Amino acid sequence: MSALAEDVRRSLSVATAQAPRTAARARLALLGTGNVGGAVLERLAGWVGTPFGEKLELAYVANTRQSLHPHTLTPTPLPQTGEGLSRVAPALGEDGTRIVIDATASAEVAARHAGWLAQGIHVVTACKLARGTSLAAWQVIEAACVAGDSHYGDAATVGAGLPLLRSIRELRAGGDRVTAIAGVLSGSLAWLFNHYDGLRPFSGFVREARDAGYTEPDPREDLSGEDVRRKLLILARAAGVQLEQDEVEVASLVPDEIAALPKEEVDASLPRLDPLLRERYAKAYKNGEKLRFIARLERNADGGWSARVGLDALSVDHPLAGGAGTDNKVAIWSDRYDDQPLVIQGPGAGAGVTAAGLLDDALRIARGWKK
Ligand SMILES: NC(=O)C1=CN([C@@H]2O[C@H](COP(=O)(O)OP(=O)(O)OC[C@H]3O[C@@H](n4cnc5c(N)ncnc54)[C@H](OP(=O)(O)O)[C@@H]3O)[C@@H](O)[C@H]2O)C=CC1
Ligand SMILES: N[C@@H](CC=O)C(=O)O
Repeated sequence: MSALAEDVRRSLSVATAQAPRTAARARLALLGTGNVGGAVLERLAGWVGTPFGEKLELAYVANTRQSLHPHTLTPTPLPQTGEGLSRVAPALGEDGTRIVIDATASAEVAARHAGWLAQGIHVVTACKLARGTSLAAWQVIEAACVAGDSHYGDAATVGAGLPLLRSIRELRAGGDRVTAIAGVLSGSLAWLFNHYDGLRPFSGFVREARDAGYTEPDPREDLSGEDVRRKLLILARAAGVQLEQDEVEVASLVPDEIAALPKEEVDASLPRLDPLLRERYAKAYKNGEKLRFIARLERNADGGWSARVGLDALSVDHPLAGGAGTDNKVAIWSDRYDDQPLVIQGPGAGAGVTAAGLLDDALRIARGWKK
């Protein structure tokens, strides 16, 4: 039996997987069986025989290599990704509540979101590449939701499911305008700067964060600030600020010569980051400061917006300097929170919390998208 079939079998009792389809259950297609997708399978397995399990039925699972229908547990090799993706909608059937869960970091999968939404298939995603890139791509998703009367579950795209997007949307629904957002939006960078001590090489900590599943599949996405740029764009757009990608100023930690390398050569190049980070750390340490990778969105006096992302040295008692592990810490200012901001803090990376965020959205759709 293939690794994918073993994953699914370990995660779901065969009896449940072979149970007959019922209209009461929302059908799921899970794309990606890595850190996050694997944790989705585990959480679903824990729900077998519970009211949560009654709401959802896994109809299709795929990674880049194979696809599998849990009803038969027969894996099919996928020679080409594009071909695999065209199997997703048919596998979900024609009616009832159908949901694609995107647990990949694939631009090719993200490019399919709008098409699924437009045909009435809901999408729940941890991948930021559809709503966190160009404004045009964000607008296409919005329009597709309207056209297909479908929902886009994006809780896991920012803060790994922390109630950030939800809080911003609820503030707006209550009549507030968001005036500023500032905080730590990267779980891996939070973990790195909570652990880096200026003594052991920074590159070793990057490898640890990657092996723990906190970084993107290519850790340059985190270290360059690109992943944080995407999260800030998603938050800003949810707040009603229609920013373009190049309106976010990003100060990357990745030197050009590492940015240009093919992915397979990145690991060996990581020690080249060490002297740069040691210098930043030593300077901050001397001033009694902590390094934190901060994203900021602010309304300017002229009514425009400024957005920037980068490494800051903060005084130890600065409100954004606190937190531990992968904690994200985000302050939101709005009409009602104009003096003291609303602050949301908690783990911002990790397979378990992200999978929970994805399945929260899937359950919400299965229940009719009620709050
Ligand atoms: N890790 C975390 O803490 C968090 C991650 N996220 C997001 O979750 C997503 C997944 O992250 P993670 O699980 O860590 O990444 P992994 O690299 O562990 O897993 C990615 C999975 O996606 C699969 N995949 C890639 N392309 C395709 C495709 N075209 N069709 C089907 N499957 C595909 C891969 O297949 P194969 O196994 O064949 O390579 C792999 O199984 C990313 O977008 C990330 O930003 C969001 C919040 C937190
Ligand atoms: N790589 C990301 C994972 C979640 O989006 C991060 O470090 O925050």
